[in-house]
Amino acid sequence: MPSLLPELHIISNGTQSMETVLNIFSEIHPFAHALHIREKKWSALDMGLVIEGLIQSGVPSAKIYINDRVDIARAYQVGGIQLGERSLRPQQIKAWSANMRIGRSIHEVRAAQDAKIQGADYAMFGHIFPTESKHNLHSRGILELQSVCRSTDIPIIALGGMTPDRVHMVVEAGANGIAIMSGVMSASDPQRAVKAFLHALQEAFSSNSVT
Ligand SMILES: Cc1nc(C(=O)O)sc1CCOP(=O)(O)O
Repeated sequence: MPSLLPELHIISNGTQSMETVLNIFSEIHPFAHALHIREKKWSALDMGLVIEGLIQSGVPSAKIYINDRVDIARAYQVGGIQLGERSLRPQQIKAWSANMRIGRSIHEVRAAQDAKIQGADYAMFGHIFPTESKHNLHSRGILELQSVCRSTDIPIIALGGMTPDRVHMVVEAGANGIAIMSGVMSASDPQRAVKAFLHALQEAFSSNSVT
């Protein structure tokens, strides 16, 4: 069932230490809906230790999302898994994880429909605005985001180059939430940053639903 509530996802950036990711996620979890561990260089053991640390710090396992590593997501029964173009398909995972939320990363309109057909619970579309995290790659823009949102009824989470000032544009385009990497993980005060995004998201949703 499509989520009508705004969602705020935070994604680790692949360059920070386990301790830094653990500290930032432990600090910000009350203000975010999903905390993505997207660490292509970490071992399974590293990821497991960080998940255990997060749970010990009081982070609900439902808020922990793992990128690509279905084995780890399953071992820890975390809240969600984020799948890329080269990951297992959603329906292959659904069979043993009825309660795990399955997201699919997409980069074009047609992929949103495929994500739904494949059984994804939501799709993450990006990158919307230019960002250093995707240096020199063409950004999709608001119009393409709008087309993606109109093409499917699964929730669309917009990412890439997000700032609090830009949140209202993506909500008006039809996004059900936002995902942020550098704007929170590289901020001098991650908790302050995430609160600013949450505030912008709630404001944008309430003004969008009354217009
Ligand atoms: C991790 C990631 N994936 C993207 C995609 O388009 O699939 S864009 C992106 C980076 C997110 O950008 P920022 O650091 O500006 O929040």
